[in-house]
Order: sequence, then C-alpha cells, then structure tokens
Amino acid sequence: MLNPSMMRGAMGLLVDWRSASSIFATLMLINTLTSYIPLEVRMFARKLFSHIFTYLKPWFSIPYRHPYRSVTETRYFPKISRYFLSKYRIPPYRPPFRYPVLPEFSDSDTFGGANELYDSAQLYLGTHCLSHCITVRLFKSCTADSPLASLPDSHTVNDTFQGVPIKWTSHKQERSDSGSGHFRNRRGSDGSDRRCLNVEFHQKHRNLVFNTYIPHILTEAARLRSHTKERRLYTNRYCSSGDDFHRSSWSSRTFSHPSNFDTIALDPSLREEIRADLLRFVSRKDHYLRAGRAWKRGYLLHGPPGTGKTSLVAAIANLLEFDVYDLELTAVHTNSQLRRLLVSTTPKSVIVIEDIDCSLDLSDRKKKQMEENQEEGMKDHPQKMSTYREALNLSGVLNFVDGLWSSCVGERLMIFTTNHPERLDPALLRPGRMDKKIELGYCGAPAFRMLVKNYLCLREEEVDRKDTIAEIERLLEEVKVTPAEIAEVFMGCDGDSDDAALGKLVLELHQRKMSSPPKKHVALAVSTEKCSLEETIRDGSTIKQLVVIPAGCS
Ligand SMILES: Nc1ncnc2c1ncn2[C@@H]1O[C@H](COP(=O)(O)OP(=O)(O)OP(=O)(O)O)[C@@H](O)[C@H]1O
Repeated sequence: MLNPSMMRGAMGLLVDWRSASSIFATLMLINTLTSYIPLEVRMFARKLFSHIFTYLKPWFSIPYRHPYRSVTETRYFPKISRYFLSKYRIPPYRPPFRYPVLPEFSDSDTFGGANELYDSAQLYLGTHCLSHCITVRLFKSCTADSPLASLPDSHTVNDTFQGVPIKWTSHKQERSDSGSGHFRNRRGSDGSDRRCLNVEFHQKHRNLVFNTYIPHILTEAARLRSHTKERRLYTNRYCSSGDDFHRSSWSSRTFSHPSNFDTIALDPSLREEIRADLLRFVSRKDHYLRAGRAWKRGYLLHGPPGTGKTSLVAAIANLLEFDVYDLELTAVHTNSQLRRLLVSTTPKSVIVIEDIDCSLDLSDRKKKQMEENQEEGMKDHPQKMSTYREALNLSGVLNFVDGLWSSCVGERLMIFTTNHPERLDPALLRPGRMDKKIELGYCGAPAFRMLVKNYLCLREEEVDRKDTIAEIERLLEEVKVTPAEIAEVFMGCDGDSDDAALGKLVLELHQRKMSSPPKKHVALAVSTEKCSLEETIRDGSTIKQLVVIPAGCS
C-alpha cells in the first residue's frame, strides 16, 4: 500500500516529468514556427538580441574569478554591486586561493635569463617527488654522486610547510615559431619548451609563503646544489647560426675540469696571491656595495701558448665553485646579441673570452676614423648603415665588460686570455675593466717542482735529493720551456720510473739548448784600451749576458 508521503513523491516526479515534456514540446513548436519566419527577419532579430545582450552584459554577468585580483576589482563584476560595496564599506570579497606562477625564464626579451626561483623550486620539489609522486624526472650528471629528481611536466605534488598545505603543478607548452617573451628566451639552443610551476595555497597564508616558505626553498636548493656539486659549462659556439635568438643563447653541459690550485704549476707566491684575491672578492659583497661598485672582477691572463691560462681559468672556477660561460666572440654578430648573452648568464659564474686578440680587432682606436669614413660612404643606404652600426665592435665589448648591463647580473668574474697583450686596446685594459693582469711565463724552478710532484708523485725531500732536478733547474734558466711541454714529456713517460722521466727531460732540454738559434753578436761601440763590450742576444729577446772580451781579441 502506498502511504500519503510516497504518493506525494510519486506525484512530484510525475509533475517534473510533465513540465520537462511540456518544455520540450514548446521548443519543438518554436523551432517549427521559426522555419516559417523569413530569413531576413530572423537575422534582424538575432542582431537585435546580440546588441541588447552586449549592452547589458557588464551589468549582469557572473563575476569572473581572477587569480591575482579581488573580485570587486574585476571588469565583469556588476557595476551596481561595486557601487554598493564601496559606498557601505563592505570588505571586498577575495578569492580564497592564490596562484603565483614561477616561469622557467624571464618574461622579458631583454632580461631573458633563467629564473633562479624556478630552478630552486624544482630541486626542492624533487625531494618530495621521490616519496609522493608515481612519476618523477630523474637526472644525474657525471660529477654528481646521486641522481636528482624533479617534478615532471603536467604533474602535481602536495607539500606541507608548518602545517600549511601547498600544491605545486608543473606546466609545459609546446613552442610555436611566433612565440615571444620568455617563451623564446631559454637556456640551450633548441628553445623548444616553455615551462612554469604554479603554486596554490590559501590566501590567509600568503605572508608565511612569501616570507618564510620561499626563502626556505632557496636555502634548501642551495644545500642540495652544494651536495651534488654540479656545475655547468656554457658556450655560445654551437648557436652561431639560425635566427637572432639562437645566436644569443647558450648551450651547456656538466663542467668537470680536474685543474685546481694544487695541480697548477705556478710560482707559489703568484698562486697564493691569486687565490687570496679570489677569496677576498667572493667574501666582500658589502664592500662592493659600500663602494658603489658592481660585484664583479676582471682578470687578464697573458703569456705564451701552453703556459696554463686555460688551466688557471678552470682552477679558478673550481676554487669558487662557479659555472663557466665560454664566450666565443666570433660567433656573436651584433652588440645586442652580446648584451643578450650577458644578461642570460647566472650569478656565481666565470665568463671567459679566450684569445681575445684573435676574436676581434680591438687594438686600434685609430680605426674609429676609418669607421667614420665608411659610415660616410653608407649615408645613402640606411639599412646597410644600421647593420654596420649594430655590428659587434670594441664599444660593444667594453659595455659588456663594465657597462650598465654588466652590473645587472650579480657576482661574477670576467677572464680574458691572450698571447699578445700588446695588441689590446688600452681602454679594455684600464682598471675597473681588467682589475688584475696576470702574466703566465715560461716554466721556472718552483713551477717545475710542482709538475714533478704532480706528475711523478715525488715528495719534497725526494725532489731535493735528485741531482737531475738541480741540473734541470739550471737548464730552465737557459732554455725557454712551457709547463705544457714539460707536462707532455712526463705524460709520455707514464709507467716509466721517475728517473727515466727526468732523464728524458734533461736530454730534451739539452737538445733544445743546442738547437736554439745561434747567438747574435752585436759589437757595441764601447771600447776601452783594455776591453770591448759585447751584447749577447738570443731569440731576439732582451740582453741576456754581457760578455767582457779583452781588447784586440774580437
Ligand atoms: N702551469 C701549468 N700547470 C700545470 N699544467 C699546465 C700548466 N700549463 C700548461 N699545462 C698543461 O698544458 C696543457 C695546455 O695548457 P693550457 O691550455 O692551460 O695552456 P694555455 O696557456 O691556455 O695555452 P693556449 O694559449 O694555447 O690556449 C694543459 O693540458 C695542462 O695540463
């Protein structure tokens, strides 16, 4: 038997069904009738309704929830309600959640650098991914002890910080050729993907997130980085073709050069001087700020080939634990490309330009006159003229070293190497651009002892006891040999005894001494009754010996 309440329910259902069918029947009727209305009238009516709707929309549309603005600030919130809210001081409604976005690269073309916060967050989240995510992205460089995990694209991980739930989501967007902004500005030459991380948390925790959680992420990431000791070597060498963007981007791989301050053969006092200078530089941020100077330092390493300039650069990067940017100037075509390369470097890095004298003609400031003449000839061709003016030149390089842009990128070292410092423009060498000029010369006795210790694994007292060492040290005063050449001899004797290696080096040095160009005898117009003075010049170098010859014997 049906009781009254069941009857009422059944009736309600019946009524509902009846009203649904009547709506359906009405719609069918309207549809049939409209087919009898002429097309022109139908189009007119449609236009009329569309105009009325557009006019009324701002007044009646549903509030649009914008992640960054309160609802009362949004364009679509009804004006009437906004008026009343402001008049009666009703606190504006704010959406409960916040969604900061961390892009991988800067949004701007000019500041197209990597976002340190994004990298740090990925490192930090990696530790959570391992325990919370089904899928993780794993990466291990050859220098790292263990792999690093990170959040894969289109995945979410939940974190809890001081009891506050925080949700992270990673996004990736495919590259399209018409892209712009940080979409085009990215590390690497391929420029294929645009990534970002979205953070979601309740509005009431924003102070905790911005003031405590984000600094916590940066600290944690720094700790993880120092643990893995992973550093990168960047180059623009393989990005010299293609469009302007590709010419001003870096490609990178893990940096793992074994050179350090204990393996490099240098005069001990010079080595200590360089080491102290570097350590002082990295510890003196406040001093640079106080003095109103950008926190950077310029080194010029000069000397003959094979004296260890490149090895010293690697040793410096290893000492400071900096990334290395190997800038190939010949692959840069314009000053703006150079500027873009500069701003897309990261802090704590060494920017190296090797053999700067070969990369660009930086020697002749008189060339300016020549350039002016050339510009004069291009007056009638504005396009040619603008390309010519934009082309990489000395002024672009000087700006790169200490222009306004160079101060935008934080703690860094700029190292230039050359075999011919005399060919460089004095403007490039002035203090502030080149703070320290280091000459790496031929191998002397102290540097040789270091090579012996490193290559032949001899201890200090063993080195002192060997007669061959003393003989070699004597020969090194007469023969110019680079550390690279000595290292080559020792490498060739790998597996032989140390005496055999030293013997081979003695032989090599004697041969060099014999085969060195004959001494030039220049009789000077100095003669006394008893003797004449003779200057001995070898290899076209400066005075080596003054030989006193009794008068009449010349
Ligand atoms: N001072 C040094 N101490 C230890 N090894 C050295 C030193 N100088 C050169 N070598 C060895 O010689 C090789 C060449 O050295 P490096 O490339 O650093 O010289 P360089 O001055 O940069 O030469 P170039 O001017 O031709 O670039 C390296 O493999 C390095 O092992």
